[in-house]
Amino acid sequence: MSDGYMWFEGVPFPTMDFTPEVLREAQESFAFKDENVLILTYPKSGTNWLIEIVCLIFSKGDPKWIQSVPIWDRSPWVETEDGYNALKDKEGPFLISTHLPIQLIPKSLFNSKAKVIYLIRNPRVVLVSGYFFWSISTFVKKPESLEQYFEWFIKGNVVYGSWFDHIHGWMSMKGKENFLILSYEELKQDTRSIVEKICQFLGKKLEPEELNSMSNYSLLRGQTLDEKKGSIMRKGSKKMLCLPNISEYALPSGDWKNHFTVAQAEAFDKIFQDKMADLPRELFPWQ
Ligand SMILES: Nc1ncnc2c1ncn2[C@@H]1O[C@H](COP(=O)(O)OS(=O)(=O)O)[C@@H](OP(=O)(O)O)[C@H]1O
Repeated sequence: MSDGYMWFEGVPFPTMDFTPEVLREAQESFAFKDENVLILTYPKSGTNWLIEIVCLIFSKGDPKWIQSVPIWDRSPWVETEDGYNALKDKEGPFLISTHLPIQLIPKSLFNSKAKVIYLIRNPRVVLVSGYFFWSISTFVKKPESLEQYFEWFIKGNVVYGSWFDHIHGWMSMKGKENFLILSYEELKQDTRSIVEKICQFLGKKLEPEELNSMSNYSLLRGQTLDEKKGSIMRKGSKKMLCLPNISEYALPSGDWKNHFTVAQAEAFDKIFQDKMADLPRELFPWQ
């Protein structure tokens, strides 16, 4: 913990709400059920957006659930102490969130038909988003500059480890019928079609106009983020908490260009090509 992370099996985690005991117990003992839906992302890839969409699909577009129950209770995190305790004895179909790399996910996932939605995002934007988010957090090692965070990110010395390893690990599930891969960029570009795709995957029917308002981490205000310096929504702030149409939440995907130097952009391109050369290009619609 002394370096600002809680390490487990070589992967850095936040220091709050994460313990090796819970991570180990979840990995060994948590029982995924066929009726569960797992929302899976690397941090800062649009998790909250996806959770709200899936919750709205489950509630047939009725916003009451998302407006009255905190997001972490609607879709608890299997790897956190609070989330794991909320999930372990829960019955019935329910949502679960995780950022875990494949080697740390509860092993029962691989013997269940639980549906998994893996949302990926341009790692350059993930990097910038993570830099701003962790800079205002009180529970993770704070980067001193984007330059420093860039180095950490490339080496995988950031919470949940390497983006490149996360993608490689989970892409081994590609092609399984209970594994849906989506990108933030597609979701932003054509929200309606992607929401329909999610409905189809989940076997749910929802009229697009049933989608109404959303909520997010506004309840955490003042506890874990220094909100004088920023919020989970870097750009949209409060406006994003209650917009009537999901697609209006989307952020400019080229934002990373405002933060990378030319040299960083070139270096990242090269690293991306080297590390991801074995995966089909069409998986990465931002490239
Ligand atoms: N509703 C909605 N629509 C579009 N985009 C959204 C939405 N909610 C969150 N976001 C953007 O997602 C980024 C945060 O990612 P996560 O939700 O994965 O964060 S976390 O890892 O769970 O903390 C963060 O991206 P950046 O703005 O680029 O930092 C959020 O703005």
